[in-house]
Amino acid sequence: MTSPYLSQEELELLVDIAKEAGEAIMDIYMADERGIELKDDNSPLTTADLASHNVICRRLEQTFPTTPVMSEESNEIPFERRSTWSKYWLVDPLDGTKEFINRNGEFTVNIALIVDGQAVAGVVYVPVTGKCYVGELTQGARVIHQGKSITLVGNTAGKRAPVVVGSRSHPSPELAGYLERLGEYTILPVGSSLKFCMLAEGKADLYPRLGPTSEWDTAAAQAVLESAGGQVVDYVSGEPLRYNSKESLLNPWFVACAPGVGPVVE
Ligand SMILES: Nc1ncnc2c1ncn2[C@@H]1O[C@H](COP(=O)(O)O)[C@@H](OP(=O)(O)O)[C@H]1O
Ligand SMILES: [Mg+2]
Repeated sequence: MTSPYLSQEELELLVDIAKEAGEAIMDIYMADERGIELKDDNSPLTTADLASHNVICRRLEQTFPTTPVMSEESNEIPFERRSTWSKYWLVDPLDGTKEFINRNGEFTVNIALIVDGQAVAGVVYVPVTGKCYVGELTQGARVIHQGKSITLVGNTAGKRAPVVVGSRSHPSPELAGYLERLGEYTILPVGSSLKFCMLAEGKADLYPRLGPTSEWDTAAAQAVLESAGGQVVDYVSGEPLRYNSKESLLNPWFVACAPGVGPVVE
């Protein structure tokens, strides 16, 4: 058997860190709802992003002092430095900022472990629902909700016309051509990395992202989806999405697919 990238205890710890970060976000989310005014340069969004970032970085650095952390909120780390990392944490402390502003609940806390450019473990936490998705490539994926842990294996309800998830707030004109090639389908707009988790959960089949994202937007959720048996591939080459291999932190266009569903690529 392949040796695990993280032990069960370490995965539990990651869940705990993501939940603490989610609580920090929710304190600000709820305070804003109660009408507490914050100045423009200290908007609830910026405050929530930073509060989550601070919790995650502090706790990861305490627990894994030799593993570097890169977060969306970190100062830029030159490629010549990070390209020497064989292992690091890649964090999006609050993914779905537009959904946070629009108060629709579709935002997430994302922590991924990258080893040799591959997302091998990840936690995606949804602060508003309390759902926590966890995946590690050698141990599978699960969702923890209200004290229950359910293994994620994709859709078990039988064949259906593909259910496609797409960005709620960043539409792509190229998506129309892709959808045409599918024939029959249903499309659901969803914010943030939740889209990958819905593929792992069997609630959707395909997530074509024919538009920009950054590496921290996808890493944790890719680990969850691939641990459940799904895949995330480059739209052009069909190769699995990888990390930290180039100066730019932007991902190529990609297609994420649920377990048992083939990608429809160019
Ligand atoms: N033009 C652009 N360039 C880079 N990333 C973009 C982008 N437009 C959207 N994104 C990324 O898409 C993420 C949101 O995904 P979605 O559209 O699926 O909800 C954003 O994450 P943040 O909300 O963390 O900024 C952002 O990083
Ligand atoms: Mg993001």
